[in-house]
Amino acid sequence: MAKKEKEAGSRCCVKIVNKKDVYLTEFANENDYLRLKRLKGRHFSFDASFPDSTTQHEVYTTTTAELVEEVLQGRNGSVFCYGATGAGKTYTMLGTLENPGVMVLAIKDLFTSIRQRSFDGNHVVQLSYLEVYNETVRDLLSPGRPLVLREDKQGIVAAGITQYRAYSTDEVMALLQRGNQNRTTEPTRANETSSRSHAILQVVVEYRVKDASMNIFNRVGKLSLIDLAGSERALATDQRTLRSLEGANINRSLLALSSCINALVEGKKHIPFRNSKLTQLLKDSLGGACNTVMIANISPSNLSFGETQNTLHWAYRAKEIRTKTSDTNEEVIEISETGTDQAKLLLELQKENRELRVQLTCQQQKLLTLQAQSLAANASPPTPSSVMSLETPSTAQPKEKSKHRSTFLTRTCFTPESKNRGAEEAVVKELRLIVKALELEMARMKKDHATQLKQKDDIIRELSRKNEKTAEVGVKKGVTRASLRPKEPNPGELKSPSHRFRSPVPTAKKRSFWDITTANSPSVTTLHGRKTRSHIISEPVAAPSMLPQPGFARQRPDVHK
Ligand SMILES: Nc1ncnc2c1ncn2[C@@H]1O[C@H](COP(=O)(O)OP(=O)(O)OP(=O)(O)O)[C@@H](O)[C@H]1O
Repeated sequence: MAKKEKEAGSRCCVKIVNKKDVYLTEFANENDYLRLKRLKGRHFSFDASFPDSTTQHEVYTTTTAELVEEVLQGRNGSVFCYGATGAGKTYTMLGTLENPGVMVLAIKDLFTSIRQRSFDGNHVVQLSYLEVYNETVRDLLSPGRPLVLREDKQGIVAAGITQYRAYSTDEVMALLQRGNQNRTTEPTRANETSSRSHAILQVVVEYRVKDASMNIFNRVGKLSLIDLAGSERALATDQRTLRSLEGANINRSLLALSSCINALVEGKKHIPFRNSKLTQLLKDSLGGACNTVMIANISPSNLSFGETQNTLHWAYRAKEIRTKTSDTNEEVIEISETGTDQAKLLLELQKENRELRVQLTCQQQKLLTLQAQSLAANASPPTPSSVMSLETPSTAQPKEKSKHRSTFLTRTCFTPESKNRGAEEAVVKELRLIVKALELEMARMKKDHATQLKQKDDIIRELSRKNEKTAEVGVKKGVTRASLRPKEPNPGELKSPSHRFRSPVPTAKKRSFWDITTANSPSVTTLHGRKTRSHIISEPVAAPSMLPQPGFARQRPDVHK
């Protein structure tokens, strides 16, 4: 129960039983004397329910720890917090210095597991952090123009979002702090640093390993951690203010979310993911192959009964959604098999190439032999043996060769002139023709071989280049921002968790984990006309908003005072 709620004299209307069941009690109106003792209630059952004594670590281990393990196995996971303004969504996801939340614990866990597995493969961790504010998507790590959503093979992606390659928990923490300072917040009646945007942290883990037979396995798992903006109602008197626009857009996204949940539960063919940016971004988490956890945050105060009932209703509905089972390992094998196929093909081509070269050498030898025999024929009258050898060219035996040669020498130098010159000339002519034809044939074969060899060489070169590219993918993909990384003796090495946090700066405001180092950094007062967390921290203690505040469902008039 929040301090304000206690001060307003609220009673606890929520009871958690068996770590699963939630009993919600609706007390009768104080002025309704006849029904004063009447109690109405509702019961909801969930996979897990947490009473207020639960630690952040228990919430993390029950809801998210398993997903982190699955992400390392190459499956996608999403965790999102849903609930009314001030119900504790940001506390659950980010937490405080003393009690870090799901995002922090998940990242810490992820890096611990990676460190333990680093001996058997390469891990690349990439990070992006965005917010959806007034139906525009913004990069929280390098704020600038709104981003456009587009759909590709990996699902819905924000085009041009900064992907940081992270090496340690510390680095991720620094990035999160920075991103969180850029997040749009406003003081509301229920929460001084109320998040006016939906924030999505995406961590992509790529794992690459070579097995014994030198096959390369590549697994990619994506973890999305989502802190939704609070649900609330815009009042009629507040219609033209920026706050009402924010509220309307937040409600629009959440309404779209509830429509998607309804459609998914009812098994409809068309799921209206395109109705809002938020549902577009959650498409994978809700309707795709993904392990998804929804954390519903509620206040135990009876003053928030309506909001609580609403939240529990949607969480109960969402429980029925069945996401597709993802078997990323099969995809991984597919990818690696392609790699193996290419490697096999490369080996086969190299072997074939070698054989072709041997063949070419043999043919060249034959050609030389023929040329020599042709010379012999020119210089001397043919003998039956020399004609025989011309008709059946072969890689002649050394013995035969020497025999031919001696015959040739003997005949050139010592044989007396033949009487039948006309017949000899005719034979020489014939032999010349044969030699010429053979030479032509050899030239053609040589040309063919050269072309084949060139083609094979090209294929081999292409395959080698592809293999090299595949090996480099992890390195080229990320934008490394070395300046963000603390200088370490060995930057690739993962740090121990004891280096994780920096000293807190005392603040009288909400002690969000992410606000801790803000006082040290130059404060950004506004960003595109919005207030951000850094703005709130640099201001003196915020006065309560003068704007009419959206109320909880059953607001008592004295609560405003
Ligand atoms: N379980 C908890 N234990 C201690 N404090 C909590 C807990 N949950 C919430 N709080 C405190 O309640 C206040 C409101 O919580 P938080 O900002 O997380 O709400 P929210 O649901 O994110 O609200 P909004 O939707 O407006 O952003 C914070 O000061 C937070 O520290």
